[in-house]
Amino acid sequence: MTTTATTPVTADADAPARGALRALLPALAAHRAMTARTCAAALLEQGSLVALLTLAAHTVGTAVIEGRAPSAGTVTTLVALVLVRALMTWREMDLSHDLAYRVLAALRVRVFDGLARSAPARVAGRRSGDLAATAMADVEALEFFYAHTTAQLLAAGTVLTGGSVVLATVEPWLLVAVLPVAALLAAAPFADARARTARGGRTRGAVAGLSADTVETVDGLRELLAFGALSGRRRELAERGRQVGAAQRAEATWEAVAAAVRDLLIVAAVLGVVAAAAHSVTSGRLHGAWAPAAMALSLSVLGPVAESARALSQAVALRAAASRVDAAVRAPALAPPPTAPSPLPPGPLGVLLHRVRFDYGGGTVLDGVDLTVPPGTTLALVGASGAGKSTCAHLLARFWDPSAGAVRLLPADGDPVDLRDVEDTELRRAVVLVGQDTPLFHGTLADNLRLAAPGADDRALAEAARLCGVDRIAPLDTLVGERGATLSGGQRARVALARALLVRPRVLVLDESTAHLDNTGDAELAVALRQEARTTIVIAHRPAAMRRADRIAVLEGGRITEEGTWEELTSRPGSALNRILAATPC
Ligand SMILES: Nc1ncnc2c1ncn2[C@@H]1O[C@H](COP(=O)(O)OP(=O)(O)OP(=O)(O)O)[C@@H](O)[C@H]1O
Repeated sequence: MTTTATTPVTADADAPARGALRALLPALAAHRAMTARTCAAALLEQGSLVALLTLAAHTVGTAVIEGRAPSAGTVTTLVALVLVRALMTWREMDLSHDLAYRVLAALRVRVFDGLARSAPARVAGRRSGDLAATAMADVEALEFFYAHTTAQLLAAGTVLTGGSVVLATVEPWLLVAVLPVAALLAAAPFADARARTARGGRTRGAVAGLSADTVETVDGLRELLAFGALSGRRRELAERGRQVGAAQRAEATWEAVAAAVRDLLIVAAVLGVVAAAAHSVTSGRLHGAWAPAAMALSLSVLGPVAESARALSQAVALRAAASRVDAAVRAPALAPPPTAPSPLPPGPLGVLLHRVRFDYGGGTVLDGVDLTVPPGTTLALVGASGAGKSTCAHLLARFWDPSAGAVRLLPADGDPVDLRDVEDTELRRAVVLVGQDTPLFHGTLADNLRLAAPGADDRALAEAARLCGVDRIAPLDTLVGERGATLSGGQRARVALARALLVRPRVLVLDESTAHLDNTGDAELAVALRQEARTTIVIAHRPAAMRRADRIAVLEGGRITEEGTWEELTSRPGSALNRILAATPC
């Protein structure tokens, strides 16, 4: 019983979804109280300025026209408004950034969860730097959206509405001068939204490309140096940097044009307001002493609208980043969790592949694989390069699900259990895959061994290390460097195997795990593996490893074409195994 967990809803960076920014809003739901406080602070910040400017203008108006000095109450109110404005400017910035950083922290975890759900199948086709750009740069770019748009837009809308009601009551002509400009300011960011989104998309794409190239260059520095290819790579990186610069410059140029247009609209509003006020005073509808206050109110409600228009125009350019983040967050699980998990029975487990078909979206790789590995036995899976052996291993670890057929665990007693029905944690304890190039993590040897079994005690750790010869590499508290860079390939293989043994899996899948070891090391590890009864599937090119297995299965043309013991298959002239052995370099 399986289910598809989520559905992808967004497009890639080249075609950001129209609703990409809206899709960011639900992230605020987890911080409702803080969002409300931020909105309230933004409203008080903007409202206090409008009130301050209006009251100050009124004070000046009555002083000049009527010769009345401001009362103590007016002066106190003005001082109070100045203090409120200053306090709320600080509070709004503090709260909005706090809110944004909390949302971004949660978003980074959700992006990571999305990558984990897709890994390694979907991420296999993407570049690490591109993924890093989504997880870091794209998420970081959204800080602007969360810190500078949502609360400010709501506050600006409220201030404009409140101001409009007052203006409509005092002098409707002032409202006529203000509202069209406010509408144009609000609409301006969307006037060229498509082009703005595309420009933002080009910047995000260029940044992701630069990130991908940089990560790949750092990873491959040794090879680039060895082949004298550093200067070529340097040129490519410089070109990438130039592309990022050009994309950012195009955005900045158009942003400057938008700023000039906003300024023009504000100037038009000032002229309109002055004309409307003059008309109202001369026609006797507005007392001259009130005219400065009415003009100040008209223009000050436009301030937050203009500021929000600037923020919105920048936010529209973030659609591409929002799309990339949203796509990562909503990535559907390629191996969805079971809706009704079946517990695995205790005791040894074998493996059963039943008519398994699989492709990576291109040609068929596995075309009806039938294979049974009884509990407690060792099977060597053999085949030419590209035959699909690793694909079988990945299906056994449930990195992918087969497109047809089933992969099942086979208890000694009882019904086989489909991998799709096993809860992930239980599956990870039962089946462990060790690959050829298992990367280690920055930390000590012991940290790396404990990765799969954090609760393992020191005795178990020492035993696994001893069995696989890890204790002969260095003391277990030795740092191994990033990806285990301070160890040799063979030493890394020993750590990877010891790590797997520490889990005490019931099914162990070894995908050319000892390829980096010499023959002695390979034989040594084979002895270590025999210490416990378990089902083992070995993908191997070495005849010695094939020979040690109870049975050998040959994978050819997407199917198992031959199965038997070493003696049976090698004694058969023209057998597939003999052909493979003949083609294997000594
Ligand atoms: N992530 C992937 N995306 C697309 N195609 C893939 C992917 N991984 C493997 N393939 C293709 O699937 C086929 C089987 O690959 P697989 O790695 O399973 O072969 P293999 O038998 O393990 O080979 P080798 O002995 O060289 O490791 C190959 O043609 C390979 O190019």
